[in-house]
Amino acid sequence: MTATPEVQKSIEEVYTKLQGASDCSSLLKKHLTKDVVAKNKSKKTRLGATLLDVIQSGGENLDSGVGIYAPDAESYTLFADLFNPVIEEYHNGFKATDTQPAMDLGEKNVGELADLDPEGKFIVSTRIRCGRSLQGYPFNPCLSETNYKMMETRMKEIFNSITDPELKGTYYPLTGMDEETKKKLIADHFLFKEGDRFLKAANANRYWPNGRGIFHNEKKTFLVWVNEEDHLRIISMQNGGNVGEVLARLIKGLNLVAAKAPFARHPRLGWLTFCPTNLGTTVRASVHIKLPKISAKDDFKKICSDMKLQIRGIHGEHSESKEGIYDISNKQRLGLTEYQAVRQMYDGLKKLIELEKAAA
Ligand SMILES: Nc1ncnc2c1ncn2[C@@H]1O[C@H](COP(=O)(O)OP(=O)(O)OP(=O)(O)O)[C@@H](O)[C@H]1O
Repeated sequence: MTATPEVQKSIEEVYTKLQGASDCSSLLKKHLTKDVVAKNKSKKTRLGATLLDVIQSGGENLDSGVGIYAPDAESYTLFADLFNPVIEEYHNGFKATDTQPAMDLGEKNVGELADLDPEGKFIVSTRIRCGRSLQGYPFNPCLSETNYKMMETRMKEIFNSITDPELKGTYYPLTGMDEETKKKLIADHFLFKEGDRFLKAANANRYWPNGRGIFHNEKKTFLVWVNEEDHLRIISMQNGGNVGEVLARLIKGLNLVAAKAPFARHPRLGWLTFCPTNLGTTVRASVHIKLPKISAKDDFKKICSDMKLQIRGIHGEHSESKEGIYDISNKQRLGLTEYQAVRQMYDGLKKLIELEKAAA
């Protein structure tokens, strides 16, 4: 199977557009070389995905940080000429010959994670999420409407079977959810945003809102997103800085779901996700934090990036910080264990709080 001449022409057009875009600094632009285009433009996965499916979001959104997505699991192998260097650069030097370590969520270590901010002076809230793909289904651009609905039905059955008093809750499909409820869930940081242009350009928003929804317990401290960017996003969050409590709840919830739904894992890349930035552990552990003194300094971004921390705005990726509150998380998700990913955030934040306390 080979890509049509039209698709190959579109791939070349994306390449030319990126090379001519002086304002673009995405990893796609850097690693989509003439040679990579020539070697890969005619390839097609067994499900029919091409290099165009991989690069079209970054081609349309020149402000992308990364710019590529995997339309199916095979893409990570078939288009390795592009994925491997992007993965290596994003995940702290994870090489094509490296392998994701076995899963270690840190069950035995949660006790080491004392509250980062017991006096409640800095941290507004803590959240740890991981992504999962259900075995047997491709990713967004290759999913049919029936696939989305079947996955949602399967997940509803699993949610209904949860009896743990802390975790049990209700699934709310996006279809039929009233605008007011939706807006409030998004504003309160519980639900994913709609109409993300990066995902739209990657063909990830088809048949919306069918098959999409959110499960949460009564306190909204354990949540599962269904069919947004990934098949599943499993989330634990609460106010304050008690990372240990948040992690313990995530582990409990993840184990419950995993016992009923087999997830797709790659022998080298770990848990599989739609975006290569989430491969491996898929863990993003974040706090919403106020650091008025050090965040005003010129070297704040550098201090964070030296500690492998990522800074986002208050409403998530591609949003701005408001009222001096930042979303700070681990950046690397591949090439370390789940516990180490959480620890990367934890140790870095401990240091940032010390610096804030010491700042004049
Ligand atoms: N520590 C936190 N406390 C409260 N809300 C949070 C925290 N971290 C992230 N959020 C909220 O979670 C929502 C999703 O954020 P965002 O999309 O950036 O991250 P994500 O779910 O990790 O996925 P992705 O990295 O794929 O974008 C946003 O509303 C964001 O404000």
